[in-house]
Amino acid sequence: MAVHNQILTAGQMRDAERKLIAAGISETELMDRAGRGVAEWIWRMAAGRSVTVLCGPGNNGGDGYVIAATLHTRGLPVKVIAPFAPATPPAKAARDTYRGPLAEKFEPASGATFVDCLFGSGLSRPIDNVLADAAAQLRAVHDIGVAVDLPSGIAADMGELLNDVAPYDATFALGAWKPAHWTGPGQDRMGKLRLIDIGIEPADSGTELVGTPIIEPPATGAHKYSRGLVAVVAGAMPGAALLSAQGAMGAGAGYVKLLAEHSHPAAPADLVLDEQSLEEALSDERIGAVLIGPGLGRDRKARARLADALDSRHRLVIDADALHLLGPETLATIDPACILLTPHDGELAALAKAFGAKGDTRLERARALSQQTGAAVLAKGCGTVLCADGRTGLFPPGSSWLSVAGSGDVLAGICAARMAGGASAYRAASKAVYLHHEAAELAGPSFSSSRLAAHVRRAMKQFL
Ligand SMILES: NC(=O)C1=CN([C@@H]2O[C@H](COP(=O)(O)OP(=O)(O)OC[C@H]3O[C@@H](n4cnc5c(N)ncnc54)[C@H](O)[C@@H]3O)[C@@H](O)[C@H]2O)[C@@H](O)CC1
Ligand SMILES: Nc1ncnc2c1ncn2[C@@H]1O[C@H](COP(=O)(O)OP(=O)(O)O)[C@@H](O)[C@H]1O
Ligand SMILES: [K+]
Repeated sequence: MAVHNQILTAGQMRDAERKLIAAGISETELMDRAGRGVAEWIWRMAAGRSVTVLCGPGNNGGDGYVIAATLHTRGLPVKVIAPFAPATPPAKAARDTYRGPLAEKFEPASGATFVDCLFGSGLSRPIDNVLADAAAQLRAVHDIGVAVDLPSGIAADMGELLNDVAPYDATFALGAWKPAHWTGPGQDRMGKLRLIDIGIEPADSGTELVGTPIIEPPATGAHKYSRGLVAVVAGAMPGAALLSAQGAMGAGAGYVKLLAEHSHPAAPADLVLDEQSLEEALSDERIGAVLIGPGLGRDRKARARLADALDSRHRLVIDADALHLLGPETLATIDPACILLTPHDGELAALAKAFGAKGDTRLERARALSQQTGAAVLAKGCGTVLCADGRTGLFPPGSSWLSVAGSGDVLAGICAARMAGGASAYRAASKAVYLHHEAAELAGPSFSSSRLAAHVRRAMKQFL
């Protein structure tokens, strides 16, 4: 059985492979499983038309020889281009099994399907430009592009693009997902993703592809406070907080209060406005979670409101403007287990700077920030990353229509609703991301953020 939610770095993958080898499964057998598994898919995709396989020097190239040999034996027109000699024993053995045409230099080759087996998880530096250009040209002259394990030029562990990489139609992950499949700038080059089972055992790598959540309906004896009271702190631009409040109402909160100095003309009747001083409003012990940041502003008043929220000792979702006001001193006396930070990349960069969290990619920065602060970090964007308590969660992609102003405000409100119900920040944020994605599917295409918020309620149905 393939382990569908396990995400392994290249190093963890090598360890997992060593375990199988120690248990008596040869490297050649593993390569065979990988190559044959992919060949099965390519056989269907090629539908009798020609296939060109580009093989590199390592085991990714070895997989390519197995794919080529399997398809050639079945009678498909196959050509291998191998600008390197195979350098590993299983790759050498695999090449010996291939009896079809093989070119040892790049040469023009057109055909229906191009299979990229140049480099996989062993890529350690940018590919030489001449080689990368030749691979891109091959990709361009074939109708279908298939990448084995990873498109060559994408780093497995963080998803950085080490070269310009053309988009593929499909990528076949071998044995287990790598982080690059689900986050990082290379993610949109993968096309459809499939996992090929080669017998890798389940193990806790600390990083998972977060699975579809289950949301419990309110218990029989539930009341509005047990379901969760969300307090949304409004600021300079109350419209943003209103979007968050609507997101929270749709995501199952029993009670949502807008803590604002005055009403907003667009506020729905069922949203309770609390006009007391913020300190007083936050002294309500029944509050399950406080959301602060959307539309807060960044001036002195905003800082004072953030200080009140931090002093309140409630569970906190901190988003948008409030993220720019945080620093090590502001969080010094707070229990970080109560906090979920929800930055987009710009906010993440500012936070990373403020807290000295190092990293070049969203994944590295989010992990470092969670480690430095002790808080849960939901680093959102295409390829959202969730980090808390040393764990990392990645997600299936959401609709690109989510790239609309206010969409993050809605997400923050959903997070607060799930946290107010008592879930850990990690679980609450996991559910929130799924709800946000599902609401986008239901509202799309080209929705406004208020339409998105209005669809959160219907999105719940998918997970009950
Ligand atoms: N680990 C496993 O459990 C399995 C791995 N398999 C395959 O093995 C691949 C990993 O194999 P390898 O570790 O041999 O790595 P690769 O085949 O990805 O290539 C690494 C080789 O290329 C060299 N290299 C790295 N970057 C280069 C660059 N920019 N320019 C030129 N040379 C470069 C390395 O020194 C090494 O010799 C996986 O992606 C997968 O396709 C499969 O055969 C199945 C089992
Ligand atoms: N291209 C994309 N694909 C998928 N999700 C996206 C994309 N762009 C943005 N999103 C999602 O939309 C939301 C945008 O949040 P944010 O940038 O904070 O917006 P705002 O500040 O306007 O509310 C995030 O949840 C993010 O993950
Ligand atoms: K590859």
